[in-house]
Amino acid sequence: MSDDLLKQHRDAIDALDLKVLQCLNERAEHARKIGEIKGGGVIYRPEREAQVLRRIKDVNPGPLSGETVARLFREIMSACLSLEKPLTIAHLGPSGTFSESASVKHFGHAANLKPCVSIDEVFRTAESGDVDYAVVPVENSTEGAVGRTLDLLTQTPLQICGEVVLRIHQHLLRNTPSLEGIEKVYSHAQSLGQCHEWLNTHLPDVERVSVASNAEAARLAAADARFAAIAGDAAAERFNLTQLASNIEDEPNNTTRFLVLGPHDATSSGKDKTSLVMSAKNQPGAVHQLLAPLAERGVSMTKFESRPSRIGLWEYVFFVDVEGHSTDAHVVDAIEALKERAAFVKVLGSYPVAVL
Ligand SMILES: O=C(O)C(=O)C[C@]1(C(=O)O)C=C[C@@H](O)C=C1
Repeated sequence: MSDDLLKQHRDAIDALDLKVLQCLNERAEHARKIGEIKGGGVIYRPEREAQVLRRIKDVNPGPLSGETVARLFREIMSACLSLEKPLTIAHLGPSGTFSESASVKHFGHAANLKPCVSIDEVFRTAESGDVDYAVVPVENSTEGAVGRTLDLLTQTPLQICGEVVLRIHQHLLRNTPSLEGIEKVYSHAQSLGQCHEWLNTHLPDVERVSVASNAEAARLAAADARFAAIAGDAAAERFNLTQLASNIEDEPNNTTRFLVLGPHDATSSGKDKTSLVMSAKNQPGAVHQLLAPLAERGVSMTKFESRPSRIGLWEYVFFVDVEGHSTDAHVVDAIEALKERAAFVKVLGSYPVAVL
């Protein structure tokens, strides 16, 4: 390419950058005005954010991919929202966990993060109003449900207002670039489970030790060359560790789903989910009878999970996700019918299906 041609393209980029800059600030000005109209009301509007991101993906002509433009607009909205009111998000810490990555993926980099020591503390912090929203893991494609989150959901006054789906890549991390002489591998129990086969093949005789978080495992590995950790990119970066082996999760589509909790749920975005928890009366065929109103009204179930109720021996509660919003006529109808049949029903919230 000639120098002339290069200069022409760079001049064009310089001119476009000024336009982009002007558009960004005009957009931010509108967001600020919207903030004034909202007054002291709810600033974060998950349904509107989902609609903005879906539209951008739909109308995107390329060559940038839909995923890429959606990520860029995620950050633009994050910055615009912070002009209206900076948000603080509680998540399972310490810094470097997948919960932190999920929080950033959903709220963008302008949000302030508050790492908490346990899932219980994440709930407590959000319930006390110390933070605006919380992000908690709820299920992993390899390891299944996160029981503590499900248990706390049944009791909390918080509502689910969003979901985040995160691809989980696990790496073997150490502070020295060799697989020789590793005495222990630290990680969170879920992550050790996700890499079970890899560990059996590559480090069969090394002791596996579960700790409170992957970030804690990375911290231990950073402090002592005898130890390795299994953790993700964020922890590797934070503790400056070498990736001795990358993407060691047994299941190639290893994915964790997180819930966003807050004092309100979301209004309808046009493509939503509703989460419910209920218990069946203790009699034969009760679960089948309980769920029949959903099928009869054409409400699709996207998740069904049972959990001991912790009240009576061999009694269970059921976590059910359905397609649609709790204000959609057929969902309203189905919930009414469920209430007649179930011993207990709680609507945990309606929220947009994850876009990113
Ligand atoms: O539309 C709004 O309610 C806004 O506040 C604007 C905006 C945006 O930047 O598009 C910002 C924050 C909200 O969560 C949703 C959208």
